Amino acid sequence: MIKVEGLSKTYKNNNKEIYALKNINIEIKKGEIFGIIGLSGAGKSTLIRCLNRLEEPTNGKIFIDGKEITNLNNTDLRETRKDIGMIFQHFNLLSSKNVYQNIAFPLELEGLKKDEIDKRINTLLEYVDLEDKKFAYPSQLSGGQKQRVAIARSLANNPKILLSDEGTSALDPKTTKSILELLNKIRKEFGLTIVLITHQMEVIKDICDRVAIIEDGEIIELNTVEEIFANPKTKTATEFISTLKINTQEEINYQRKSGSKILRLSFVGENAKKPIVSKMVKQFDIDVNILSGNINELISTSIGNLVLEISGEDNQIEKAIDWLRKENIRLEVI
Ligand SMILES: Nc1ncnc2c1ncn2[C@@H]1O[C@H](COP(=O)(O)OP(=O)(O)OP(=O)(O)O)[C@@H](O)[C@H]1O
Repeated sequence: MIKVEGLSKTYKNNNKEIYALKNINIEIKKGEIFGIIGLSGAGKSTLIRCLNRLEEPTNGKIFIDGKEITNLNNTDLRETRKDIGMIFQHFNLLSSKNVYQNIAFPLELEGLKKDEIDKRINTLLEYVDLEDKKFAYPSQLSGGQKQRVAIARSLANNPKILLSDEGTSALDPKTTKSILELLNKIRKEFGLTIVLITHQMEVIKDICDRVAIIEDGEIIELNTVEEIFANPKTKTATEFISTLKINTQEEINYQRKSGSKILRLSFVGENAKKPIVSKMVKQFDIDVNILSGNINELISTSIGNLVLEISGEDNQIEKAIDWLRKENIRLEVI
């Protein structure tokens, strides 16, 4: 649905060139929820804004549903943009217009008749659960309600793609969850492809199928969310994941018994259902102390993390570690 080839973006500031994006290559499938995560200044906004040419790429090509958009003239670009809805961190609603008028705006531009607009708006408001706010003004709505209006507006022209530029960053955790649930419903029911940028790993965990990690304008890691959580390759990915592992510090500071080893195990999908710990204790002459455990529910599967202290004779500990590896348990000796 979206193909980005060799995309670069350079800004000029006081005759100095700033490389915001360097040679980005991504392919995003139809119906996928694709996350882009990075720290402030990494290039996330520039990247997502290039996808609908709110920002003009310096180099490279972008294809939307097979059509190259990087060489379209303004008229064709306007037409293609109807396929791409967008939501923003600060909602971008017109404050002088009520909910109805905000959503009507793209429909009026399309030249729809009044009764068609009425019908479409009623359907959209029912979909985002805001029928009772039809004539409210943005200042009378909560952040979550404003984002629902913005989502309804972005869906007005039946787009194929929805871009979210930090769409949940201004919302509290509970409201964030409800907006993410709405986005997932939209993907499921309309088959929309969703690209979202965020600096919150929680958002990636809750809703994305795949994620790209961007740093200094480059993609440093790109994989399924499951794989990134189970086997992060870069320090940045590990740091983003660790923002979700509240117990990490206590584990490391734990006063370990002399001669014991502390292992962090991660179980993906089916492995999470096997009685690995009890089997290990039966087979090897070791003691096991559970220090912490958590389960991250991803959109496709769940990943369990378990931190164990194992003690006993050195050779028994080594054999137990070898056995875990043979059982395809991902493990790290901390
Ligand atoms: N219009 C501009 N003119 C000059 N430099 C810019 C412009 N927009 C962005 N940049 C620079 O490009 C780089 C990437 O910025 P971008 O806004 O894409 O990052 P980001 O990851 O979205 O950051 P944040 O999370 O803080 O919004 C930064 O170094 C930024 O200063």
